[in-house]
Amino acid sequence: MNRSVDYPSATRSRRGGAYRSTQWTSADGTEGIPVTIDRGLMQIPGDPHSGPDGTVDDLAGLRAALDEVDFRLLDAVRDRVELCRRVGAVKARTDVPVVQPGRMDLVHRRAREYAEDNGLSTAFVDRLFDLLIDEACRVEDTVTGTGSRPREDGGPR
Ligand SMILES: O=C(O)C(=O)C[C@]1(C(=O)O)C=C[C@@H](O)C=C1
Repeated sequence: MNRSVDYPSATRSRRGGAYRSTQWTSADGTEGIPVTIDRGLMQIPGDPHSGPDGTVDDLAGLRAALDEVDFRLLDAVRDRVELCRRVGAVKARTDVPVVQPGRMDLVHRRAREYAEDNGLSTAFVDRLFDLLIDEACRVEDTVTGTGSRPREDGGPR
């Protein structure tokens, strides 16, 4: 059996929202195989590339699963940024500084604990939350009209 499969084309809208299925085109021209995720396992009814227990064990299937996870990540990042925009509006109204070191500490600490409990690298999660918080501050700065972010050259503001 020819098991090579083209990279699946995710059919999800780029605008976001609930994402339950994707489709791919196999090398033999088979199109439109629906993929659903159920507790992390991809089930593809009737797909010849599925494993005997119905789980996907090939590269294309795993990449389709990655596509799903990537979109969930992007949806979560979009929601986080949107919430920070609203936080920024409240801070502007109430004259609260954008940068809150205590809160930033708590967010980092919580993420590190999650990493430890879930077998992730704490250094990676630290860098990830540095990026997320940096973007939050940038967005809040645009809402509050302040400049809270560290200078590019690392010098004092
Ligand atoms: O909790 C806040 O006050 C936020 O603005 C959110 C956030 C974050 O990204 O988690 C961003 C900037 C603050 O310095 C602390 C935390």
